[in-house]
Amino acid sequence: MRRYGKHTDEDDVRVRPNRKGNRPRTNIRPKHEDAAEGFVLTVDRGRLTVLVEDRTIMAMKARELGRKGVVVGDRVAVVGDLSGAKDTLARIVRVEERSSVLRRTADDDDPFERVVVANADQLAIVTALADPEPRPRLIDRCLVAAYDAGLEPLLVLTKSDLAPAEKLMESYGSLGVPYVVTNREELASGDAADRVRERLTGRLTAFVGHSGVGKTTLVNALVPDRQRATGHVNKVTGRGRHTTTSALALPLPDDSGWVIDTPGVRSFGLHHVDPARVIHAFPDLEPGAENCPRACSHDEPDCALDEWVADGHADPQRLYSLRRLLATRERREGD
Ligand SMILES: Nc1nc2c(ncn2[C@@H]2O[C@H](COP(=O)(O)OP(=O)(O)OP(=O)(O)O)[C@@H](O)[C@H]2O)c(=O)[nH]1
Ligand SMILES: [Zn+2]
Repeated sequence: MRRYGKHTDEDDVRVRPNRKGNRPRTNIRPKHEDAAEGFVLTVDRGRLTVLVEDRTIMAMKARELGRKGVVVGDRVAVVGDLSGAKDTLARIVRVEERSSVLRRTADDDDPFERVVVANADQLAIVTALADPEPRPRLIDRCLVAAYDAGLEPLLVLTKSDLAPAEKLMESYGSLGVPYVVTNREELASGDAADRVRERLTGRLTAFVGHSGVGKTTLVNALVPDRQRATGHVNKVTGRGRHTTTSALALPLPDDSGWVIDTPGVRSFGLHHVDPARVIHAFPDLEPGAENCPRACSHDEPDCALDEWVADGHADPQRLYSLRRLLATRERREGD
């Protein structure tokens, strides 16, 4: 897994050698050695629902965390009342290092980055084949976000009873993105869920999709316990129906992985995306970029990739696909 040092918002803690004996100079608080491990299931206006062993508890950030964000998927250390009893509130004193960070910018013109999900390994991009019509640019933008974050993308194409998948998949062939196709009949029989679940085993998968594509229907099929799982969260948060303003982590049956349902996305702001991280998902092209000018956009006259491909080192179609993806960083009307 790559680490994106300069992009993480992890506090950079360095332990300085201490010349004068054993007492550390800093006034760092005791390390909360008694803290329990927790996993953040959802966040609602500063209140976090955290799984500790098999209990769901409410917690808030300890003041010592400062402005550091805590998001769904985070592994945290919690102290205080961990009983999960009504009206109790534990404190999150530490956020463990993240293996990945899925971000979005609220808008391309708004450079403020929001972390959507921590520690995911896969991004399931749910798209209907019809009703609503697929939006290839939105798919491409989600792919860029996945590659930038170091997540493996998975295309989930729903409603194949309404339109075939072949035409849409033509433009993804050279990207080699894995995909699953589902339809109404297979949803009813359970085959759709089985097929998608095969791709989720042992992983933490964030699901994104435009409203109406069938994401909720699919997640409900994947997590038959959803009612119970969300009901449990509701009981703890004291709210009625779970409002999908935050992502929500749901366990797959038999501890076989996690699904993170996210609120319907209309777009994925890509202001934060670094072409150098995206090209990492193209190992066949990456060595060709070594001779690029500094901070090459890979879509400029001096880009070394043209020569690399012309010399037969890689398939021109791959370079075309990379450039198509990178171009989606520029927002167009309708995105
Ligand atoms: N024909 C067809 N309809 C489907 C399929 N999957 C879901 N639907 C329908 O599509 C509609 C939207 O499904 P939802 O699961 O609510 O979609 P969503 O993506 O969660 O949308 P939001 O809840 O708005 O975020 C519903 O009427 C579903 O019954 C499918 O495979 N085929
Ligand atoms: Zn270049």
